[in-house]
Amino acid sequence: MRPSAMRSAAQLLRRRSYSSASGQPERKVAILGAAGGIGQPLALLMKLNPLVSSLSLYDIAATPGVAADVSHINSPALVKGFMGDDQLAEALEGADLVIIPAGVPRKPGMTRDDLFNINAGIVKNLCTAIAKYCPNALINMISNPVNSTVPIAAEVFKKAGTYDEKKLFGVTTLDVVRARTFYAGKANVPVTGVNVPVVGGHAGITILPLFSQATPSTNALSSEDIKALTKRTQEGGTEVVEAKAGKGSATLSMAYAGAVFGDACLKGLNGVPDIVECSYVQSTITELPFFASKVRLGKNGVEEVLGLGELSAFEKEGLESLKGELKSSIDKGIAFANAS
Ligand SMILES: NC(=O)C1=CN([C@@H]2O[C@H](COP(=O)(O)OP(=O)(O)OC[C@H]3O[C@@H](n4cnc5c(N)ncnc54)[C@H](O)[C@@H]3O)[C@@H](O)[C@H]2O)C=CC1
Ligand SMILES: O=C([O-])CC(=O)C(=O)O
Repeated sequence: MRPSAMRSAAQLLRRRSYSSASGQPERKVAILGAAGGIGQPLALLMKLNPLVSSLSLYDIAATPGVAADVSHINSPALVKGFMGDDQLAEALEGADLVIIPAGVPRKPGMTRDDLFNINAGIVKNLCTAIAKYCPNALINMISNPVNSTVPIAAEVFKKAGTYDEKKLFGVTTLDVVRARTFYAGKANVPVTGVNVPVVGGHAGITILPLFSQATPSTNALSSEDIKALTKRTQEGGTEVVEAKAGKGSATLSMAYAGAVFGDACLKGLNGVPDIVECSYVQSTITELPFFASKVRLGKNGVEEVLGLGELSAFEKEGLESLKGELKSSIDKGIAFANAS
């Protein structure tokens, strides 16, 4: 191609990838599991996000209705529904961000790991398609057990030769959302200004909120209060599962958390500086290959995995006691992905 022709092709590509209305880069977001309890309100929230220009709603059932409904909202994102295996390729092609809440939720008495047998296969198949149709997309994994589904995704991408550890995220934002809410309530401070890092993983004791680093700091909480807040954050999912009494797990708060994290990923992609969120990612900050911690997001996904900072004695103890369970969940995911 002549240099002038190459220049105009490059200009055309640049023009194509920028929305004329907002000056923001055009971004396609795909939600897999979009007709579910999380998927529907998440679709609504992503439709409201001005950074989204194209919203692709995929599920094995019911997406035409969800897509028709959400598409009537007068915000810029163009909504399309896709249903079934035959339409998965089109749902994914060109996606910048794929959010995955596909799979079964818990019922009372179950652990997240009890979902492994069904959800591991679902995640594996979806990630196989992602590797083929949008290998450069950022992945936000919501499907449980997150401690295992993220390692499964990594193995699938490695096998396909598309793995980029900067682009794979386990969504642990709901733990942060809960920790903020519970802390604000107990410390009696306005919740809007509260932040609490949550590290480790996303199940029971692997969820480790760092209340010693909570902002604004307070002297109002006793060590008993901190223990109770930690337990409530770790058991937040179970609290909802029990309250829903067989009708699923957290959906609305999860959709909110998923939308917050998805928005942060899009801002990072668009070059907005200093976007920091907690997420479960490939990590070297402990001896475990995957670990949730604060992560700086950027144009390629993870820009920097931030360290744990100073921990209280109680948090140090929590960190040591979560490692065994987290390691076995990671190993289980890796073994599953490589066995089948
Ligand atoms: N990471 C987190 O903090 C949280 C994770 N979750 C997890 O999110 C997942 C979804 O939960 P809900 O939306 O409440 O469940 P749900 O059952 O209401 O919805 C799941 C959706 O996935 C769809 N689905 C099943 N197989 C699929 C496939 N192969 N491809 C595409 N879609 C498929 C179903 O048709 C359904 O519409 C569960 O695994 C749950 O444990 C839930 C809350 C918080
Ligand atoms: O508890 C569950 O099964 C769903 C979940 O991950 C949460 O709400 O944190």
